[in-house]
Amino acid sequence: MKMVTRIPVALLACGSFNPITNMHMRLFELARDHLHHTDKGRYMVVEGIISPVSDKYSKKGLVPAKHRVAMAQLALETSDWIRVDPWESEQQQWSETVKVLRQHVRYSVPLADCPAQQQSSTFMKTVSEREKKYWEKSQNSLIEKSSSEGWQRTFLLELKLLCGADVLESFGTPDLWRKEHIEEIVGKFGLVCVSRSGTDPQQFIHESDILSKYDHNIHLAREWIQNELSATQVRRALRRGKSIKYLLPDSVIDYIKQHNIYTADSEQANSSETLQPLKLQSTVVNLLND
Ligand SMILES: Nc1ncnc2c1ncn2[C@@H]1O[C@H](COP(=O)(O)OP(=O)(O)OP(=O)(O)O)[C@@H](O)[C@H]1O
Ligand SMILES: NC(=O)c1ccc[n+]([C@@H]2O[C@H](COP(=O)(O)O)[C@@H](O)[C@H]2O)c1
Ligand SMILES: [Zn+2]
Repeated sequence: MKMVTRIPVALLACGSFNPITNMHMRLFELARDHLHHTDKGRYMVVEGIISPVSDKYSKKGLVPAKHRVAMAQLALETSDWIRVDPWESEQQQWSETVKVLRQHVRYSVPLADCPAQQQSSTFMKTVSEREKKYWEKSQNSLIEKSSSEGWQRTFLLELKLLCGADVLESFGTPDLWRKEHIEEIVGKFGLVCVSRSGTDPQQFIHESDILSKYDHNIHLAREWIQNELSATQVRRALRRGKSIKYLLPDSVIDYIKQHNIYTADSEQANSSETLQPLKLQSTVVNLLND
């Protein structure tokens, strides 16, 4: 049997998910297809993680995280590889994205060597904290090891940030992202970016010194079936009593109706607030000027 040479990858998408839409889930499918066809199938995507932002992000119209997480859980019931992780949403403060990535670094163990074409995540298991510490001490990338549990090899999972091109281009918005965080995201973790109309990620990367330096770590997945669905449009349609069927799963639509989540009032949430990353940055600038 052919031995595994593929690098296991987990994809993590940050965002408001206010609410989750079918396009959010499409992002993962597009990214996985893209990575599986990159560099002769070098990568094997084993897990997708949706990490809804905390309420403290203070974005206009953001409804409580418990609802955004619940809707994502309902939407992902039909996926066998994408899950929602509430860790970020449960923090008392807004978390910078690089810190969310650091938090989710994972280690996986294939239960057996698998055929190159196998894409299921079912043969992977996440190793314990204790095992992780042991492996961390002993190596950096690929580990060969036999064990009493019957598995043969342990891999460090590569964790990559998954986003739409609007988020990539937001790297250029003054005071929104710290330079060293961008460098860590693209340099250490890696980025998978899905095209969005009105954006030109290739040009954006070309014009950025940091992004060009790490362009080997940035994967651009092209969506040929253009879909400009956004959560903003869904909330707008709801406020106007328009149908949102087929834009999000029925289970999510039922949840929204049952809890009457999106109203004219909910859209006013945080309307007098500054987005938390901008607030943090202005605090730093004020401290420096004092
Ligand atoms: N139609 C789309 N095409 C490509 N990427 C998308 C699309 N919709 C959302 N994304 C990506 O999904 C992630 C989560 O985004 P977010 O929660 O902001 O959703 P959104 O639909 O853009 O919502 P909003 O309209 O409130 O900004 C981001 O990386 C964003 O770029
Ligand atoms: N400096 C940072 O780490 C930083 C800045 C702005 C947005 N973000 C993240 O990007 C995502 C953007 O989401 P929205 O497009 O819904 O605003 C959120 O998860 C947010 O936490 C991170
Ligand atoms: Zn958005």
